[in-house]
Amino acid sequence: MNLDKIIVPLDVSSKEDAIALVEKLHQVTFWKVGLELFVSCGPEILTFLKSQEKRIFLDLKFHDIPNTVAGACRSASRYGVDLITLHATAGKTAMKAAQMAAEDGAKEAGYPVPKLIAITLLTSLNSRDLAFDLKVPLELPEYALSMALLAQESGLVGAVCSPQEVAQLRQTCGDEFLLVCPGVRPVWADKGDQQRTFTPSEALKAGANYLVIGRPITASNDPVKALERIIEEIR
Ligand SMILES: O=c1ccn([C@@H]2O[C@H](COP(=O)(O)O)[C@@H](O)[C@H]2O)c(=O)[nH]1
Repeated sequence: MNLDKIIVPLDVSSKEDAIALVEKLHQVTFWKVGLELFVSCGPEILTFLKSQEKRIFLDLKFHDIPNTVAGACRSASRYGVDLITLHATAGKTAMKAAQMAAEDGAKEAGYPVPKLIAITLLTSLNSRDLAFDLKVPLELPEYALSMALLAQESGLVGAVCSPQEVAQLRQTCGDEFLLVCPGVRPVWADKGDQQRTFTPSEALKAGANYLVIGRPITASNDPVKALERIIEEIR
């Protein structure tokens, strides 16, 4: 039950390393394929994960003009993936076009329509980055919420947010809105480049549907033990 809520990113640079990780953590049912692996080995990794009956989160964070984002979502939907990310800052027209294109792509390939979820604000950014580097004149929680609402108004079913904002997004966007949270760190794990973190149990209590937990598991000397420790802590 708790394992179903954990998505593990395959942040490795080769298909061989990815397969080795999937085999080592055979109990994990939901895997995330991001930029590093997809740029390195392309859709072959998706075919492998499908052959293992794993669920797939294709996290390529599309961000471009509407026609291009829609084309990318149409193509991605032909692989039978479960979740796809795009940036909310691509805008309403792009998100609406992406949703329609994903429906077309999945239909053409005979797969269920993947869930399109919008990046609100990367979990590696903090309030200072938002105000001083990105020059956004809103408080960080208000900005994250406004991006989630924009995604919802555009017809997307969910968003990616930091666990620190999840309670507010859950309250405003409702129970049906899918909230996927990276930036999750057990107390014993390094934060690395993640700035807005909660522990796994805090994130779930706040209302996250799924937790994306990578390096605390995959960079550990014993990934199986690290995963078991996290599941035990959530319990
Ligand atoms: O805002 C975001 C969006 C996506 N990610 C991705 O999640 C994982 C997190 O990995 P960790 O090793 O647990 O930090 C990674 O693949 C990111 O690309 C994110 O961190 N923040």
